[in-house]
Amino acid sequence: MSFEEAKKRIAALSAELKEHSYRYYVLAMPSISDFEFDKLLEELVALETQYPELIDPDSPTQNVGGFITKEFQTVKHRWPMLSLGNTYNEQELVDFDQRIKKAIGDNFEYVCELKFDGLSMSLTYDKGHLVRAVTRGDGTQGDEVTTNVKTIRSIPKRLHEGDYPDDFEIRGEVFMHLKAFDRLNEERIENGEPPYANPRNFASGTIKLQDSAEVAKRPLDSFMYFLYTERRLFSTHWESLQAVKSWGFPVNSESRLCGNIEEVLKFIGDWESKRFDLSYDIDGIVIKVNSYAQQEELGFTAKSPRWAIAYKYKAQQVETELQSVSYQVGRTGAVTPVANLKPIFLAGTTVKRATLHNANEIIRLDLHEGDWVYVEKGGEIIPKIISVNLEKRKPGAAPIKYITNCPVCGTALERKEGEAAFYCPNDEGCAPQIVGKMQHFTGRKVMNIDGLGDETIETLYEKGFICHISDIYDLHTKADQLKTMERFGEKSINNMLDGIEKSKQQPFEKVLFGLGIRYVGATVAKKLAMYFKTIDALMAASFDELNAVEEIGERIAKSVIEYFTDPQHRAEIEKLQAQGLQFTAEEKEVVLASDKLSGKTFIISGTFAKSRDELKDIIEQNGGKILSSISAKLDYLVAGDNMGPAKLEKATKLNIPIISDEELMGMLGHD
Ligand SMILES: NC(=O)c1ccc[n+]([C@@H]2O[C@H](COP(=O)([O-])OP(=O)(O)OC[C@H]3O[C@@H](n4cnc5c(N)ncnc54)[C@H](O)[C@@H]3O)[C@@H](O)[C@H]2O)c1
Ligand SMILES: [Zn+2]
Repeated sequence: MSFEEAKKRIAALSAELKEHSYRYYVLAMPSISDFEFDKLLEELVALETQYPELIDPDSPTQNVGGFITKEFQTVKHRWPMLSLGNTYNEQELVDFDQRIKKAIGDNFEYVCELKFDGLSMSLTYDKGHLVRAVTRGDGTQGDEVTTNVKTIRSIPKRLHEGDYPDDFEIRGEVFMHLKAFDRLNEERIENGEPPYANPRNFASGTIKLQDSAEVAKRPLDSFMYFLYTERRLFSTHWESLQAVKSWGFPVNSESRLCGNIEEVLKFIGDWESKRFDLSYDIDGIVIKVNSYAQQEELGFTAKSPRWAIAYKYKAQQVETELQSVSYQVGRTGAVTPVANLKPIFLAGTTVKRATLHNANEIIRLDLHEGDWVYVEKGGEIIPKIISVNLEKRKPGAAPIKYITNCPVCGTALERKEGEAAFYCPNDEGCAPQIVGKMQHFTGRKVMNIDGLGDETIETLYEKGFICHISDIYDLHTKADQLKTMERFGEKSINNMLDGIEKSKQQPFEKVLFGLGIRYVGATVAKKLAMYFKTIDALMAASFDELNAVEEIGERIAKSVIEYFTDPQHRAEIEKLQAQGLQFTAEEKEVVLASDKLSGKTFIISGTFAKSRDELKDIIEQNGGKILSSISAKLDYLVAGDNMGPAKLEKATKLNIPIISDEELMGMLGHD
């Protein structure tokens, strides 16, 4: 490549890498795999090595890739937070080992640690108290996210007595367990929000939220792996890990001390498959020279230490042919494109389909008919098309065009401003939406109707028996007709009708969840039912009234109003009420244990040794009342760990006594 060509390519690569870094670190929605990103970076390194005069101090090779944002206070790091050199192949590890030996001789050890796939966090402790948590940012300065980090259970807010220094900084990784990721992502899909591609992005998106209460609802975990003190306390990294563990920090127990590179390679080999048994994602192994004195001798490059390296596992990838794109319509009307692939074996399963998420994804991939595509599956994640092999594109192949009309009912699709998904607005006449809504309503987590499974609903819909939820409750009038149907025995019909009848006893919150109002998941439905008590009060609520309810934001408030504005929805609710479903929240009968708290009002906030529900019961059983928001009427705020700062501020302003759970028990004469 000529100098001029190299100059152009370097500029193009730099711009592309910066764009990807922005998507990765700031938006938490990357559009290429880490492997592809690292390949581009490697190409840039190679060009810059060939033409060192073209190295710009601003180049992605010279800087830690992250950003600081405007939403948080910017804090300068006392010790820069660097990146790690990385490699995907063992030969380069052997080369790394050779370089180290050349510099410091043969007498050294390595510490091998799992490379947790999350985001790094710097924590500052002052006399045993967590005083500051800062993201890596651009390496020199980061975002101060202390209140959000305080919601993470495994991170100690206050250390017990110990032999730690008054002032130190500790760094580690914040991440989300796969189970939590799956559950929360499912909730997002259910609520019509875009899912995150992997737990790393979810964790990173969570830490950057403005609302700590929302952060607290998304369980994050952490492992610590670096200690920084003004004066050196230990002579090796390994010792420091043992020490911080004894001070109460979460330290991963899989770390190993290795005597040589062969042991390191063995460790890496073992984890190549063992990593899939972990409850969280790792993307590789970090190898660190153990002795601090030797680390010092080796020093740093512009963006990473010379005494450490990350070995990254390649996500398993295969190439296959795109056979077609089909479109699924969900119960909310959201349309999801799906790629149908020539079946291929990948990471233990045969892959036939891959999600395309939305229309933007098809544009990003520039997908054409019959394209050969690279498919990747990391950990638990649904297979995803990473990119297209352009060399195999058939001449004259037409680009895949996103559909403009519903594939089922033909209605023109709509897209809401700021949303990536297209919707079929015909919710009263589009089969998958109608069936999907009824299936949602009768499902396990909602009305839990025995004897009325998803397939039965489909059949009953096709035969014209049911079209709305209320039709389900009219089925008993059609028992004779049902009995003439194939595959329906008398017993199964009776069983189903019994199940339907019983479901009328399900509480209001379940019915409300079952209606399928957008963004009203199980938790929100419960909140609304508890607060408004009756459907009439809820239907009459204004936007401001809804928005004022704890944890109900503008988006939910708007959606609720929109739902009840539709006369068809109101008519349906009237029918369901007449059929005897529950539209009033039950007042729980409480047998008072004492009246020691009678006339007193409480709010419980934060986390406690007991669950919040338990505390609530205790208060109510002793005559106290729980309020839903802080006002001058409140007598006590019972505060646990990780309470939202806004609440604390409000309570302090109003001079409301803040008590611990122990003090609450004290009021009852317990200790
Ligand atoms: N897909 C994309 O669009 C995109 C964009 C930008 C960056 N990336 C990826 O991010 C990487 C660069 O990010 P990076 O600088 O954070 O590097 P990195 O993630 O490869 O390695 C450094 C990080 O590893 C983490 N880590 C986990 N376990 C650790 C342990 N036991 N000890 C020490 N550190 C540990 C720390 O957070 C540390 O900051 C690239 O390699 C690329 O794969 C991808
Ligand atoms: Zn439709």
